[in-house]
Amino acid sequence: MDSNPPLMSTYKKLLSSPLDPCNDLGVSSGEECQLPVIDLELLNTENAEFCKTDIAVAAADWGFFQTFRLIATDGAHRRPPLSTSYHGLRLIISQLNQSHVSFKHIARETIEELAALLSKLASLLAGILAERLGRNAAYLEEKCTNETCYMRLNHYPMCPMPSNLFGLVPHTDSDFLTILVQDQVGGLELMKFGKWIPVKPNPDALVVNIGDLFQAWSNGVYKSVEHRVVSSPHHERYSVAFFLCPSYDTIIQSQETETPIYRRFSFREYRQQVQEDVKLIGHKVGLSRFLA
Ligand SMILES: O=C(O)CCC(=O)C(=O)O
Ligand SMILES: [Fe+2]
Repeated sequence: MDSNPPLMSTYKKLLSSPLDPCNDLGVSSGEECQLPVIDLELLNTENAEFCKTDIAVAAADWGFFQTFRLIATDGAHRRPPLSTSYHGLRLIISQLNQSHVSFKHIARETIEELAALLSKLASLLAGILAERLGRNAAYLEEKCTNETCYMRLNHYPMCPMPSNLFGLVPHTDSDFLTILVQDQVGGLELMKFGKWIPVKPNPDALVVNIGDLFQAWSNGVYKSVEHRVVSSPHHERYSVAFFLCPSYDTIIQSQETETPIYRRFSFREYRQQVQEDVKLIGHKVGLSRFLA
């Protein structure tokens, strides 16, 4: 049994090779990066606590990580981290990677199975992140339900002049956390060290990112990081994103023992403010509108 927390090796490497800080022009650095990788199977071993720490560290430092071996373990002799069907996920991943297959051809049951799996994974991760803050994980579980979460199927057509057009403009997500299933085309980039870092597609992993609500609820410990999608001139791209959202009446506030960075707000207020900003000034302002 590997006694080292696996992320630490990946993570140390990332920390010990600081990226070029000169490039602050907002253009892609071109180097694809390997996000922190979390092996979820460790949650079933004596290294579970290391694994949970890795998740929290990645959420705090990167706001982004990949969950690994979620897919590969199903059907094997070991128990998969989530006791649910992985059929929908495997099917989606293989279908997203076949060219000329659009969402229209994916069966409704497959989409539903995928939503059920991503929903379980999102609750599991949110629970771990809440627990690491010393907060009540049941609060998130109770507020984020099948009625309030949603899944989006994204199709990015190929674009002959991608440098002038984004598949998806730079943004942060207005939720607790997002889980992304993507094909092998690539194009997702995140802002780190003041520049855009492409996220290398990994067929065995899902990408997880922290949203604005977790950043506020954690009083700035977990980071909601700006990301965008750059279109490819040669390939269309497909992805599926699951958003862990609470009901509109949910109150987002940091722990009473802390000096709050953000004022207390409801998810309804947050959504309304985002919509208003987009309408009036053309873009989302986000959490900086809610400073204490
Ligand atoms: O398609 C992607 O890679 C990212 C999607 C995304 O950021 C979103 O839907 O909010
Ligand atoms: Fe996003």
